[in-house]
Amino acid sequence: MIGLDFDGTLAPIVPDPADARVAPEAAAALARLGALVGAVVIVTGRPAATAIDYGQVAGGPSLADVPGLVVLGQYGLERWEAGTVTSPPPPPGVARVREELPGLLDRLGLPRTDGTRPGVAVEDKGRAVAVHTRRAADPEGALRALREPVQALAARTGLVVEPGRLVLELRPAGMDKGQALRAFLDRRAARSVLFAGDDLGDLAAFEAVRDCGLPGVTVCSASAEVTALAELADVVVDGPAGVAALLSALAGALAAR
Ligand SMILES: O=P(O)(O)OC[C@H]1O[C@H](O[C@H]2O[C@H](CO)[C@@H](O)[C@H](O)[C@H]2O)[C@H](O)[C@@H](O)[C@@H]1O
Repeated sequence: MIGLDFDGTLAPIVPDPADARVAPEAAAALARLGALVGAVVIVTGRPAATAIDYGQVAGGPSLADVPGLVVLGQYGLERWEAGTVTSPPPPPGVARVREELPGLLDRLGLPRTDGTRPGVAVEDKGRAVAVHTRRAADPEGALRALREPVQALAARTGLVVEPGRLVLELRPAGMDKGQALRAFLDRRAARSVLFAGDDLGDLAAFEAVRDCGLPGVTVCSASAEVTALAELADVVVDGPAGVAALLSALAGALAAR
């Protein structure tokens, strides 16, 4: 079974989250692998349908063309399979975050980007809300300023904070990429597993690979922004281009057996 994160692993990191797209080489390799392995699953913080939308490739296979693909979105709360999304209702805390976040950003003196001027950006994912600082004038400083107030907002609204690459997400507790991957492996009676990721949220999936009792490989899509995964991974490759090359080599090797 092959498991993959989306942003920073299949899709290169870009300033605006709405501009992220799967690398065409990765989609093409996955389309081959889908026919050669037991299952391909994407486990992502994105809504499952967003990963599919951003996985469209002009003139080549898109993610939706990967045979048997399953997408576990919103850290495992949502599932996309064969064009259908299943998803629980949003927790009530998300509506309160939506209401309170603009005031919090104003009090902290953090302007929002309008696409041209620098600022923070709010990404509303329906079942979670993310505050991005990549486009702020001082991305690290804005992230530091946000940490405590966002933690307090999460506590007030019954949510948890998921830290990532220049982003803090407020999302429901009770699910993470490790639990999502473990459940998927069990349901599919997987015989081996490879999981590739780039960010802190992928550490739980790395742990799942290590604890599941199957032959497993963890792959870090390396970046200068997050170094914790590289220290723990079995294989380290150079970002999404390295992941695509690895998937392509794997597809070639499996096809030649
Ligand atoms: O689990 P993932 O698939 O890795 O998703 C994690 C979050 O990724 C996205 O944000 C990251 O990618 C953006 C686009 O490259 C980048 O601008 C941002 O700085 C990164 O943090 C996404 O926007 C979030 O919703 C995901 O949860």
